[in-house]
Amino acid sequence: RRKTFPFPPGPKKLPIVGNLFHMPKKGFVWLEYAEMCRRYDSDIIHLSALGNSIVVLNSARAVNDLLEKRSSMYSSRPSTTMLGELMGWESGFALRPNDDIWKAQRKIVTQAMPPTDPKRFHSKQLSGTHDLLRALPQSDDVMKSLQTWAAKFIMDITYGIQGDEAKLYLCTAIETLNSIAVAATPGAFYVDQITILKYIPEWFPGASFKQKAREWNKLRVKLIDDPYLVTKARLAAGTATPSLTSLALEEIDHTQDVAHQEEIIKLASVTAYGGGSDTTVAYLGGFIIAMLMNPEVQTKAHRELEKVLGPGDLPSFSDEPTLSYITAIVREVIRYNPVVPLAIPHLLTQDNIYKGYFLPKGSIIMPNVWSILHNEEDYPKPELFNPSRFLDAEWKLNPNVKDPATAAFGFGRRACPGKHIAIASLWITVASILACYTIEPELDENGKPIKPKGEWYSGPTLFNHPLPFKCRFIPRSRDMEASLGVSLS
Ligand code: HEM
Repeated sequence: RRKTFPFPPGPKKLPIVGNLFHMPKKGFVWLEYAEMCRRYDSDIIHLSALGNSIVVLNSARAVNDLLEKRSSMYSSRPSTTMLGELMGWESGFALRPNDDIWKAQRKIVTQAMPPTDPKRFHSKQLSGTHDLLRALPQSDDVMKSLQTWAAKFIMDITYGIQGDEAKLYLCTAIETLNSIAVAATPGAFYVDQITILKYIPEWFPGASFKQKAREWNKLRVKLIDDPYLVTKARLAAGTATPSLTSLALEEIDHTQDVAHQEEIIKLASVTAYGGGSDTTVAYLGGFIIAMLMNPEVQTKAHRELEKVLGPGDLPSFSDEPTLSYITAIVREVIRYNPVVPLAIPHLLTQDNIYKGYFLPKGSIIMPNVWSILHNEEDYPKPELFNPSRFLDAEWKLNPNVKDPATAAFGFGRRACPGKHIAIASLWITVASILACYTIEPELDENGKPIKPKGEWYSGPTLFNHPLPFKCRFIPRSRDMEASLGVSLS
């Protein structure tokens, strides 16, 4: 088949190393892939690196044709040595190949968070958001505060562990999430390219990655076990608040192997915990930066909120249909700087032909979410942050403009199972921050506003996130203080 059908276009391959030296190594890699696709005038390109076949899909059409319509063969995951094998994350379902354990873990999450019951976690989302509102004015480093808050808030949704008690697990959780971010960075560890290195002993010069992997694996195991055991004990005592883990434990079939089912629940819970934390943080950071850079958007949002809410009222989920501009801001934040811009790579499990091109079994498939969400046809002037693009002349959501969530949360059988809960969390948080505060730039020593830079991490990463920044949250009314029960100034 390879003789009859060529590979998709791409840079010329060198003997043995293939395109190793053409692979984007730094900067925003999704932009480099988009540029490569422009250069070869194709929405599908092929590269190879040390024998690995890599296919980049740069349009909604190609992604839909392959990852959605041919999902059965495009939905596995490539193996990763450092993160998956040595640190142990391949046992969790985000990095697992398509097997029965992946299916069982995924089912646990989709049953606990079904899109058909969006209200299930509303009260937790609301109280988590109010905690954040209280914390923001004290924040010196917005991204750090968001990360601490999310680690706590998602602990409640995943395990039902709340308030100060969640602090017991925060250190492990944050260290674990940071270790994932480091290990998932392309090129961070040679062992991902030269897998044979995984066999060298820890004491061997240059093998410090093995020690790191061992320590990070320990953290993973601690994060899997500790909160899980608390939830299990609470459920037995009848004191558990509903959470992903408690709901799954209630569904255990006692006529089957209980230990096996518990293992699946533990892995599903910790994977959901990992999947939901830093992604939400990066989008909220992106939202705050967007408000600093586009004050006119913030003013419009304040006007809409004033029309709908009474003085001192905080938004609730029931306000969503009347707060179209807030929904439009959330959509634009999701579109403008997608936080997982190449999704999580998929693996093709059979040889396949597409548009006359040969795509070999074992190819790593990278959907370029950023390109899809910055495509001029769907989103004219995509480089502008413009929430109004989602509204019609009557200020209602325009159904003809594609909701960016259709791409930002991935595709086919691997699409994010936390999508609905994540969008709801973003919506209530964005609405509440804007209802409560005006977000303003930090002041310099002379009391003058410092022009916000709005910088995003530009090192090699598959996870797009803002760099640390400072800003001020100015309370909009004293009535809010009464609603939240604290002094915000
Ligand atoms: C704004 C927040 C979030 C974003 C942007 C996001 C985005 C994504 C993306 C792009 C993928 C890869 C899909 C693919 O491979 O095609 C994914 C997978 C996943 N997400 Fe999310 N996610 C978010 C929140 C959450 C939440 C709250 C959970 C908790 C349940 C979650 C759990 C997962 C899991 C477990 C996977 C792996 C699914 C699989 O491989 O079968 N995510 N997410």
